[in-house]
Amino acid sequence: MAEASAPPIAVSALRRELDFVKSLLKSGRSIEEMVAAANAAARVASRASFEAKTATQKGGTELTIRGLPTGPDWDWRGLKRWLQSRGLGQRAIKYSDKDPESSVAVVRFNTESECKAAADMLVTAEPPVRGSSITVESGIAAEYASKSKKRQRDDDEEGAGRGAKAARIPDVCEAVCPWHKVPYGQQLTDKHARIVLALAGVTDAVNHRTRPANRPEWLRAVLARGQTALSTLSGGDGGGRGGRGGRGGRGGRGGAGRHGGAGGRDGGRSDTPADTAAAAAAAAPAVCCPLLGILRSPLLERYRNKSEFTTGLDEHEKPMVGFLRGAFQDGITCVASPEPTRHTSLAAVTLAAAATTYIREQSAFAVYDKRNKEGYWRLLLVREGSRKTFLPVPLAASAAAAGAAPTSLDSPAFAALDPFTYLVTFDTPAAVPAPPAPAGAAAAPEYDEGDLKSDVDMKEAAGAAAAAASCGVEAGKGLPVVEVCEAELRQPAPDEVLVMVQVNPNYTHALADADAAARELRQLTAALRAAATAAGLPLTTVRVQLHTGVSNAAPFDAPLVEVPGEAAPGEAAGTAEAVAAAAGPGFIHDALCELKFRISPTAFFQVNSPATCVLYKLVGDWAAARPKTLLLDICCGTGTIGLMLASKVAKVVGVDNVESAVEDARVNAALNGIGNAEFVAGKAEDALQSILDLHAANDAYEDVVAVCDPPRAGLHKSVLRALLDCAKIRRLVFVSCNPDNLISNVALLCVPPQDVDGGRGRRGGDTAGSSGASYRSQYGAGGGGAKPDYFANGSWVPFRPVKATALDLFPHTAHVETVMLLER
Ligand SMILES: C[S@@+](CC[C@H](N)C(=O)[O-])C[C@H]1O[C@@H](n2cnc3c(N)ncnc32)[C@H](O)[C@@H]1O
Repeated sequence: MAEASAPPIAVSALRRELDFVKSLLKSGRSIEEMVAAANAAARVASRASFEAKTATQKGGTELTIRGLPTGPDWDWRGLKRWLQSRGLGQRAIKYSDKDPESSVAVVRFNTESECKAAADMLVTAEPPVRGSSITVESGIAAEYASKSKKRQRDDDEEGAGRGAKAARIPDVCEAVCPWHKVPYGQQLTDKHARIVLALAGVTDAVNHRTRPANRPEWLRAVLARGQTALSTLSGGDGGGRGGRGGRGGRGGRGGAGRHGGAGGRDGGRSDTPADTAAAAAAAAPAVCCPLLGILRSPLLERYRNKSEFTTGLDEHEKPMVGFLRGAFQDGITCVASPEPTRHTSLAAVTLAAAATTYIREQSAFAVYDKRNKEGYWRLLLVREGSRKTFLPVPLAASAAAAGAAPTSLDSPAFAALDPFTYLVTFDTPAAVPAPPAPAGAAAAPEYDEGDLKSDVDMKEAAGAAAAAASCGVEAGKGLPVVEVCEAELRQPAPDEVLVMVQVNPNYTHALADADAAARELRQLTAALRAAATAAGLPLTTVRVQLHTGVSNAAPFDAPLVEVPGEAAPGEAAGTAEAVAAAAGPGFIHDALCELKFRISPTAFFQVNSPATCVLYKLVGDWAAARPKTLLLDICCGTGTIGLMLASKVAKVVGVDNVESAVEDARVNAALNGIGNAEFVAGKAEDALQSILDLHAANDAYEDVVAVCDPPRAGLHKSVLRALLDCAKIRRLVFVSCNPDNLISNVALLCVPPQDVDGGRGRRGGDTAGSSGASYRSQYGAGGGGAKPDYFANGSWVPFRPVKATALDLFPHTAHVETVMLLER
């Protein structure tokens, strides 16, 4: 596949960023200190902004003028001449003359009275261009006020480089897949670098918490390597890689990114790939365990099997079903078509367009506006399921071993794939993961009794960690990707499509006329069905979600109903059977690896199915479960991970807080003929201890392996404590879609019990109080006040980080998945 061309890198901005990072590293400051310094700076900035606003309210000396001419022939000089022609002498002008499309300027006057007189005059003045109109506001325009000079300069440079406009609403791609123009290799390089930083963050967090005498072997080894890196840095290698001192590396990067992207649904973080890669490269962070590499997504284009569209108004104030072009909290309410986004499927684009046309041209009901909580149409969810699947191991071996039916491999594209080419590696031989074992050796013990009993062999881990961290790169250039296969799977056409329409039942007109509301839903559904038929899409299920909350994020138990009065062809209209037949079963099915899964509208299911197969394969390998293993699938969703591994273990117990997902999991066990899996509906923090009490003590299970796949917020501390207290759990596979919470969760699993609470506030030689407080707020251990102390009086053996791999489940966005193996 041809890649979109890369945006030119703002080299000088990058250099400044690097210098900044290096200066922090040279100062030997810890993450906590850096965070504290950044927070202090933010407080000063916030105070300044508050004072500026107060001054503006009082009168102030600045005016914002909007509606000025644009184009290369008009800049601050033109504005100055125009002001002078009206007898106004200003003190300074802020005007982004690097952006020929900017029509906003801020003018500062010497005194408040001059400013007020100028405002009075300008509101009635003839504009610089006849026929146009200008507006005058007191104070600094938000787009200038919110930016530091440096940030503005960087933005101007980047903007000039990309030909982008400053201070405008991002386009839909920037909002929801902000890396859409970044070459895929560079995306992977950055995500890899981000996980390097997260692993270094674990080192830092555990080290910060642990008294020197209690440091586990793995930490001592990692720190010893960190000292070497520091001496490299102090040796004056100014142009090369920096090093990290005894405290390990930096944690996940905070702060706003400069890459663009307004953090829409999938936008999230938007640091430039080069920024993160450069920071990782400059820091040579002390990773807590080897990062084996990053696995690419087999699919790059239109890979999502689920799309959630907002209903709102587009830039022309017309109804649109699509993506918000930024964050509502930034004041952005404009919705755009999803068509240009690289990750939305064609099926979803087709159905969003049909809904848009219906709401625009036929509906008498308004789109929902969360500012006044009025309007009916809120959200359109499209989910797709396919019977085809992706096998991330050598095809022949997998098919033979799994006895997979030929129908699951019926795409010629799959047969042509060399699965090894999906492995993206960097040129660090020791960091390259071993290729999958051949078919006959698939069960070769990566993990045996010896492993369980032996002491930690740090030599091997430290050697691999050193190799992983010493990816020989030049600062600022990023990690050299050796191989990224651009061979492209085509997204198979869906075999089942589910639509869920979310509406506001409290909309005035819906409350006043229930028949009209039912009619609207029937007509929208008919429009969706017609579009699906025309496009050859099997739209098998339609549901309506009734939701009255302010934001579209509905609770999982929000009422889900069938379309009132809809009748399936051949059914007698008006009967409940006709409605049920038309509405479909209420779920779809998707195939992952060799299993089939039922998915309800609100149950979690990974959005990139081929990449998920790679993820689950890795989790399965690392779980190294055995016939007498009890496998815990914590945050199990529809039961995917546990069911994949069920045939290898004695029993699976899964837990998830979404009842419909747990119901799906139970059905999925039956669908796949699995009889040794049990699923519990409830919060893990409420249910896990009872699950362990009930099952883990059973002598039938020789060991307990836990797989944790929490939501972005991470695991509750009581879950971590329960895992630590269960001595039978000696192997834990942690799957995380949020590197920041990976750090905090894993750190708590790795700190010795005598330190997780007692070490609070202790840090060598610095402001122990504040760093302790910052640790407590981040990691929560032993918090003060009335909060329960989840880690008190422990005598557990802490886990040690063994290895990690990053996976790209979300191409063109900043999100990245990590799998980490912990043992004890
Ligand atoms: C990242 S998903 C993983 C799901 C599943 N492992 C999979 O791969 O499909 C996280 C899951 O955690 C569940 N969840 C969120 N908070 C939870 C809690 N407090 N206790 C248990 N499950 C929770 C969500 O419902 C969701 O299914």
